[in-house]
Amino acid sequence: MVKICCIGAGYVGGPTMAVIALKCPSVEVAVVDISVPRINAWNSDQLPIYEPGLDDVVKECRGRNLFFSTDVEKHVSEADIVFVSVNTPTKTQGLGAGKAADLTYWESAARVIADVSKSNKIVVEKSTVPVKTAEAIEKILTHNSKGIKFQILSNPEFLAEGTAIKDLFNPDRVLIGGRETPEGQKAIQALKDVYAHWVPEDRILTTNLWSAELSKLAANAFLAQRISSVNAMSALCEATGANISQVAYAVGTDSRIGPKFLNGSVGFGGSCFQKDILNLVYICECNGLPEVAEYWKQVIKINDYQKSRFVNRVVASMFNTVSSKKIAILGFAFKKDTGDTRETPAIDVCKGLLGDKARLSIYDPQVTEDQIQRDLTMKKFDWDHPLHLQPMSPTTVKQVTVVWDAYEATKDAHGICILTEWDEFKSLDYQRIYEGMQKPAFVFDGRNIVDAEKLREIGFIVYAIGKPLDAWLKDMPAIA
Ligand SMILES: NC(=O)c1ccc[n+]([C@@H]2O[C@H](COP(=O)([O-])OP(=O)(O)OC[C@H]3O[C@@H](n4cnc5c(N)ncnc54)[C@H](O)[C@@H]3O)[C@@H](O)[C@H]2O)c1
Ligand SMILES: O=c1ccn([C@@H]2O[C@H](COP(=O)(O)OP(=O)(O)O[C@H]3O[C@H](CO)[C@@H](O)[C@H](O)[C@H]3O)[C@@H](O)[C@H]2O)c(=O)[nH]1
Repeated sequence: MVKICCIGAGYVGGPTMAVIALKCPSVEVAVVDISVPRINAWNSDQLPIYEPGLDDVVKECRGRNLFFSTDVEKHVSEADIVFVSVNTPTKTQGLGAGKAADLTYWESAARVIADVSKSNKIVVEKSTVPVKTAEAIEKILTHNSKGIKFQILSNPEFLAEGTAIKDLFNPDRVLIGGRETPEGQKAIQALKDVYAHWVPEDRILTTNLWSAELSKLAANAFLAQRISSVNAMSALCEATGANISQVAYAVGTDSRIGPKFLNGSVGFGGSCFQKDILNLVYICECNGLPEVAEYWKQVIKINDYQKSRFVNRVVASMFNTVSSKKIAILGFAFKKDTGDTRETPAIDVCKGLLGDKARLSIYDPQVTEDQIQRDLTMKKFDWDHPLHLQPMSPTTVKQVTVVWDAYEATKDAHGICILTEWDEFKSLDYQRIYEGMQKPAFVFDGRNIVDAEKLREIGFIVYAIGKPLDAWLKDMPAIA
């Protein structure tokens, strides 16, 4: 029986290994982590992450051929294939701070593999890493002087949160990069055999190591660039009376461009896009390509601009001050169908409004008060470290309350900011909400999910990203 071990039981390691276990009953899969609470949660009824469909997959395999454990050494030493799916945060200190990937966790995982291995192994990079990481890892592994042979493969993950199980069941492609030697090709084939249990052969792409590593960064850069492109257009739409949904539709019907991933928004969030582009920018700079670095940096600059533009719209619309005004925040997760708040645009928007002394009442169906308070007090990039190494939240932001109901959040509020596209926000009773609010009552739709015309009929003043402006907003001072 092939034995797989995955180091890192997070958003990627957990779901990916659960699906491998489901689809390959003949393979034994152990997912290991240094975080005791995380492993305890994987072994309980309350899984550590919310992902549609995940519960069913885990329930079917756990205890059969899927195991979660903190005994990293035992499972690594027994495995034929070791996936490494640990955090690769942005460095906060020293060389490359604010841009380069921090490979501390990766390196410590590699050292454990080197130390405890007693047989040959295939080591698979699942984490998103800088190009050429495989070379560094190879050096750590082959310096063990025990005569054990390691083959390194790059097998980046392309799943998106909220649709992880769907993406894993039916991936656009699985990418495997390896050495162009007979041993490298043999290792590629061994990993291909695992995926071939459910992924059609023509969707399993094989490349050299560096192409696989770079393709992951490139794919995220292209995706994020689409959002920044559409968001840049949304600002121009507001200035000209064009409608971003109509423009995106017209542009996306060109088959060379395609209709997906063109939704104007308050900005992209999530643990990957910003981190991976910063990483790409750093790699370009290190390779003497400042123009290329500058090009990709612009994707992040537009994203930051979009978030601050949104805050400015809110403040400018409400007579240039939100001091002591209650603002309801509907949605805090970085997208719907996840409880993940890493780099969510809600953090920047909330911080911007708090900077103008607003009082915030936040509701998200999947995010806890503790998480929101931690996010609003945590330093940039601290979120991307293993849970037990993250700072606790000793101070709470007093102007913030977190409630478990959208009606409660909006009661007596002056304005509502919709920051996550949760389906339930589309069908709220906005008439009831309007009646309970201060007047004039504002809705700022950062996700373009409400029917602005209907809300205007009720009496709301509505701002929606990239849509023709309400007469009220047109008269407000110019914003940047
Ligand atoms: N989240 C996503 O949607 C996504 C998608 C594709 C790729 N990625 C990449 O996958 C990697 C993991 O991302 P994630 O979202 O799963 O992170 P995560 O923080 O959810 O999980 C990482 C886990 O690794 C554990 N860990 C760290 N060092 C360890 C060690 N030495 N030994 C054992 N366990 C260790 C941590 O405790 C943590 O539970 C990152 O490189 C990320 O960029 C993420
Ligand atoms: O048209 C769009 C599409 C997305 N978003 C936002 O972009 C962010 C990222 O969304 P999405 O890409 O769906 O989620 P992630 O889980 O961050 O997945 C991305 O990042 C992962 C980690 O690397 C990759 O594996 C995935 O392929 C890639 O889509 C979210 O804030 C979305 O709200 C928009 O604003 N407009």
